[in-house]
Amino acid sequence: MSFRIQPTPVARPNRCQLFGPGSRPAIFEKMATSAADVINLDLEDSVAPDDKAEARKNVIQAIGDIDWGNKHLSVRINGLDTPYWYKDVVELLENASDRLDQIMIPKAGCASDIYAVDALVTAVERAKGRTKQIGFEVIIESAAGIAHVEEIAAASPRMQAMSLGAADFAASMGMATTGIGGTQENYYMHREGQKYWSDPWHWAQAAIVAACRTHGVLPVDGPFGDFSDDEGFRAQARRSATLGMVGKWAIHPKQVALANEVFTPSEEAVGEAKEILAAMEKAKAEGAGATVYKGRLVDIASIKQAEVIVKQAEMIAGL
Ligand SMILES: CC(C)(COP(=O)(O)OP(=O)(O)OC[C@H]1O[C@@H](n2cnc3c(N)ncnc32)[C@H](O)[C@@H]1OP(=O)(O)O)[C@@H](O)C(=O)NCCC(=O)NCCSC(=O)C[C@H](O)C(=O)O
Ligand SMILES: [Mg+2]
Repeated sequence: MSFRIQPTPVARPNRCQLFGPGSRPAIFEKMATSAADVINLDLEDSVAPDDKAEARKNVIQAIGDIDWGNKHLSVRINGLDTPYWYKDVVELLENASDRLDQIMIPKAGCASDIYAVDALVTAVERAKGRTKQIGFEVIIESAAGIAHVEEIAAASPRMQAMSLGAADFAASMGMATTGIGGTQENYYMHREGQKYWSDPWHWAQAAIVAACRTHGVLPVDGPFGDFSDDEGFRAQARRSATLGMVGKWAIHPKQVALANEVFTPSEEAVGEAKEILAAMEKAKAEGAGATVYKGRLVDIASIKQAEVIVKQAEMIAGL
């Protein structure tokens, strides 16, 4: 048990992050009017090398021109292993309006990656007199990223969120799959003639949640590639939510409602959480630290569990 209080992440909804290529400006308005909490305009892997410069221009213009409502507006820059990333940062921060909230750093491999982007962002912010500090979100999507996940979560006061990027992660780890998230055919246990599928993303997600919760960063589940498989998306998202993640990416607009559905606590869950809080209030008034609710133990830790659900519901209700 540490005497340090676990830091609280930024209090904003992050149930769904909708992605769109920066080279496809025709969909920007649709992204802005979607029900996603976070918009990720992409300069990285959904943009072909020849389109990088044009995509930057599109994104910079759209940040200022489009009404993004109360969405958290983020731009994914290119990785630090490319020749593009420094121009992404410099051109964005020199030219984009103050509506830009965040930069997403892909393929983060160590704390120094975040330090390097922080140094550049800080210099441009100062040079241009930008008073709104840009936040950072990172993607853990390599063997190095997951090996250094905790130092990455702690790398900068700008850090707000961290996602698992299943596609690049699988490639970097040498995983024998082309699937992006979800059940993998060959990842199963076998017993008495039956297959029982297991979750190959689980350990990485758990490591991300632990690093994020230790350092006050929002843990987010990344893409689910098969956007025709709603039930597969729901199952993956429900596992992520149960593990402590706050939201999930949408790589197609039809996934937005699915993510919002899973990461918005149900009325039933909120009602039960409130009943547990009430039961514990009564127990405390009677001098007890534990009581029985619906035939099961609830104690002081149950108050904290119930508060997670109630606070999440209150934040969403306040939108
Ligand atoms: C996947 C897509 C290429 C599909 O686009 P499209 O063929 O146009 O789809 P539909 O015809 O089904 O579109 C239906 C309508 O929705 C609009 N649309 C499409 N995409 C979006 C969007 N992202 N946001 C908002 N609106 C969108 C279409 O214009 C249609 O509208 P209408 O005609 O009015 O009905 C496309 O969805 C897409 O490009 N998705 C995002 C891809 C992306 O950004 N990828 C990067 C993130 S994933 C990743 O990088 C992996 C990760 O790093 C890792 O390693 O794991
Ligand atoms: Mg990736």
